[in-house]
Parts: sequence; C-alpha cells; structure tokens
Amino acid sequence: MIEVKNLNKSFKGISVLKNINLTIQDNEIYGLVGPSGVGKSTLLNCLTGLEIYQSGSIAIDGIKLETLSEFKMRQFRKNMGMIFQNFSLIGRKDAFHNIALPMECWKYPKNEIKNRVEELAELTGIQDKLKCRPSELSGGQKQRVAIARALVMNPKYLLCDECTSALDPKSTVAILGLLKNLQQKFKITIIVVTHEMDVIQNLCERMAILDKGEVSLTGNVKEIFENKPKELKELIGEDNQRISITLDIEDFVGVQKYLNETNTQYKVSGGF
Ligand SMILES: Nc1ncnc2c1ncn2[C@@H]1O[C@H](COP(=O)(O)OP(=O)(O)OP(=O)(O)O)[C@@H](O)[C@H]1O
Repeated sequence: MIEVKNLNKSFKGISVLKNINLTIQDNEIYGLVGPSGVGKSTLLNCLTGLEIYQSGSIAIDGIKLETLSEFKMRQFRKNMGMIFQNFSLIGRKDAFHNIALPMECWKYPKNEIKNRVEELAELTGIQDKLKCRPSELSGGQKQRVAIARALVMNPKYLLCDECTSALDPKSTVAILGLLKNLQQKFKITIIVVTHEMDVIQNLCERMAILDKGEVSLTGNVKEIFENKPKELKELIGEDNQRISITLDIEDFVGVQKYLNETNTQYKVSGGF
C-alpha cells in the first residue's frame, strides 16, 4: 500500500506539489490525471525515490522513503517498475538486453536472466523480437519491451507515465489489455499518469485529479465519470462551454424561456 501524507515538493523554491494526501491500495490500478505541468510526473518520481521532497511523508508497504539510506533506496527501487511515453530503451542494445538490463546491473546469473527475459517476452508477445534493436520495432512493440524490462525484477508496483500517449488507438487498446493481464497475473499495483480519459476509464478502478499542485478530487472512476463533478468537468473542459448566437428579437423570447427553464447562464448584448 502507498500512503502519501501532507507531501510538499518544490523546485528552487517554487512549489509544485502542495499538501498531497493519497492512499493507493495493493493490487489496484490507480489513475492520476491533471492539466499539463500540474506535477504528476514529479509525484511519480517522488514515489520511486528519484526526487526528494521538502516535507510530508511517503510510506510504501509501511516503509517511509524519507528515512531510507542511499543503499536501502536502491534496494527499494527494485520494487518499482516504470514505463514512459518515449519508452526509454537503449538504442544500441537489442530487445533481449534492454529487458535484461536491470538484472545484469544486479549481477544475476546468466541462465536466470535468460529464463526471466524469455518468460516476460512471451507474456508481452515479443518472443520473436528479442534480437531486434528498438529502431526495428513499432511503437507498440517498443512499449512491450519497456513493460517487460519494468517487470524483470518482479516489482510489486508498476508506474506508467503517459505510457500510451505515443501509440495509435489499436496499439493503445492492446497495451491496456496487456497491462490488465499482467496486473492480474503478477498481482501488482499499477499507477497510471495520463491525459487520456479513455485510458483512465478502461484501465483504472480509482483515480485522483491534481489541480494547481493539489489533489482536487479522489474516488471511484466509474462514479466520477457518471456523476461528472465540477473537478472532472474543469479538467475535460466541459464547465465552460460558451457559444455565441445572433437572434432576431422575436426568436429571442422563445430561446430565453428555454434558457431559463434549463438554468443555463446567458448574457445578452444588443446591436443592429
Ligand atoms: N527538475 C526540475 N527542475 C525544475 N522544475 C521542474 C523540474 N521537474 C519538473 N519541474 C517543474 O515542475 C512542474 C511540474 O512538472 P511535471 O513534469 O511533474 O508536470 P506534469 O503534470 O507531469 O506535466 P505533463 O502532463 O505536461 O507531463 C512544472 O512546472 C515543471 O516545469
């Protein structure tokens, strides 16, 4: 379980995350959404210990990250897989060695690495691509390599930062299906940062909306999209729709009646 309490993070005195409180349960798929620049990636980086924070606390399975030494933090990071929009693969290595990289860094025996890479390649559907370099793969295949690499150390958490934003709709659906299957197979907790509301609705059970560095709303995805609270409307731009129409005075009376009956806000300006 991830528990974020009163988290504050700033860069060079400029506050980015303000008093963030979040709880993410084991084995759930949790969505983080919010306008560009609101601090979503920064929050993910705080969760993986890649960014320090000025105050507050992040406890993952009861371990407070702010208390970990550098060595313990490195050990802890084995538990956190990450995938990104740009895949972050190493261009000169083939898919096999991209996936194997974390295990090689931790000096696992070669046969163990081979077995694990082949198992994950099969699960992610790239068993015939292991000798290909990233430049020889499609976007969807690159993301499958990145997912396999993120899971190679058998992490408990998988953090996805805009992981389908660079993919076409068909590849997006395939990757979302793959993530769901892997979540069930390995019983991992997945945190998804995205701009795509379809991704949230298709993949996540609960979600948080970040606004101006703060959590403006948390809750069940289905309920939030059914009830459309103002926080969601603001995010998807439905709160503020303005249309401008020109009417003859005779027509205006009927339209005005309708606007009043439907509680629609309007402004009248006259002219010839
Ligand atoms: N290393 C850094 N140094 C200084 N400022 C940073 C750094 N990283 C991020 N920021 C700033 O922190 C704010 C939040 O950035 P972040 O990337 O977390 O936003 P985001 O919500 O993920 O945005 P997007 O949806 O566009 O990816 C931005 O104003 C950004 O410029």
